[in-house]
Amino acid sequence: MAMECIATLPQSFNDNKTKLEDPSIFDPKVINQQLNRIPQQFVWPDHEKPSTNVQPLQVPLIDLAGFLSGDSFLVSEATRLVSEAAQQHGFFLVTNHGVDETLLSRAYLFMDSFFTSPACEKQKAQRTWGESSGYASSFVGRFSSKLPWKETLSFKFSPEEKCHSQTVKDFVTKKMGDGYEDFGKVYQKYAEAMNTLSLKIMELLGMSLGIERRHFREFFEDNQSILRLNYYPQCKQPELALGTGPHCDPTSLTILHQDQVGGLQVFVDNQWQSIPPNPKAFVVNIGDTFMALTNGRYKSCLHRAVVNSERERNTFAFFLCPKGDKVVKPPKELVGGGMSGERREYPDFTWSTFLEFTQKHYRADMNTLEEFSNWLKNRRSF
Ligand SMILES: C=C1C[C@]23C[C@H]1CC[C@H]2[C@]1(C)CCC[C@@](C)(C(=O)O)[C@H]1[C@@H]3C(=O)O
Ligand SMILES: O=C(O)CCC(=O)C(=O)O
Ligand SMILES: [Fe+2]
Repeated sequence: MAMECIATLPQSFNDNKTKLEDPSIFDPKVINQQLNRIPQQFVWPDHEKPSTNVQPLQVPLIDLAGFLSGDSFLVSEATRLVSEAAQQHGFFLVTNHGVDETLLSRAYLFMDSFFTSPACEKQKAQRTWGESSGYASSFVGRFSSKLPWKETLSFKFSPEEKCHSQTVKDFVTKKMGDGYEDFGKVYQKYAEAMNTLSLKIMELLGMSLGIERRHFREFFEDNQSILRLNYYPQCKQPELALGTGPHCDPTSLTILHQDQVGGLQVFVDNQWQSIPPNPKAFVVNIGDTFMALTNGRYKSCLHRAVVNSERERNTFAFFLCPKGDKVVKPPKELVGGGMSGERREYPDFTWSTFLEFTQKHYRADMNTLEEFSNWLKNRRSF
């Protein structure tokens, strides 16, 4: 990849008075090299600052190959563990997942080469307002405070047979140009592997809920998902910052792979608890949209990412999302078996409307689905 420019902070930045209007001038790595303390925009309020002495959360490790083998004991064990975890905090690990290790290591290599490129190289894929794909550096220009200490590169993904194009590879080629062919191929393949894995997990979730195994698999066959690369640079004052702020994922299912650094935390039993790295496993969590699809039975939980002063951290998050125009509503079996009187917890909605809400109207946090439901009701009452 051509590397002909170096990003530096404008002199005026050092007096810390420069308004960070232009998203292209902010690069946390450059800031770390040139300033002794982090800019105020990255300092989180006291009640949201990282806590010390965070203990690990016990999440079940699901053997996916065992579940898919059809062995009755392994199937019942997998569905039991998933059901318990999903009703409590929505997080579980999957191993024996079938994702190629070489693909995973190439994905990390290309990620490192991208995020260590000069800012002007990364800005070829600059994310624009309201869009969910592209490169973003700390969301400068999108938010004015509580900025996350991270850079992200996000791709839209749809299974090829539906749109006859390789959405991830095509995006990279269009935005980054020559020299990025292999880069585009790796993330196209990674997204396809995540698509395959997520549909297997949807079968597991369907069985764990006691409904048709194929119900949610078919609902998500023609998904329009998001693959996001999270790059968390070292931070000189990690006790003041957050890599990703506290939130519930608005999406349906998140399949996350994290490197060996650690930093993912989940808010369970009224305290932050860590999910330690396990290179052989993917971290899977229920999102708001799937919580609505189960009428609230499975939980979308609050989580965040903390940073550190020693090492940068890399994670891949694949956000499974239904086709934008599909109506999100729970199957009748999950609304009290269709008996009258069982309350619907959330209104019908489409993912495209919910996504637009998070991109144009509301910064996703722990109340996104509730705020979205209210916004929908107000909008529909006019
Ligand atoms: C639909 C999405 C919005 C975010 C990316 C996906 C799922 C997670 C969301 C997010 C990570 C929640 C925390 C705030 C956010 C702004 C972020 O820190 O990146 C959210 C993403 C986004 O709006 O870009
Ligand atoms: O990177 C992590 O550890 C978590 C990121 C996350 O929660 C997200 O991108 O939604
Ligand atoms: Fe998340």
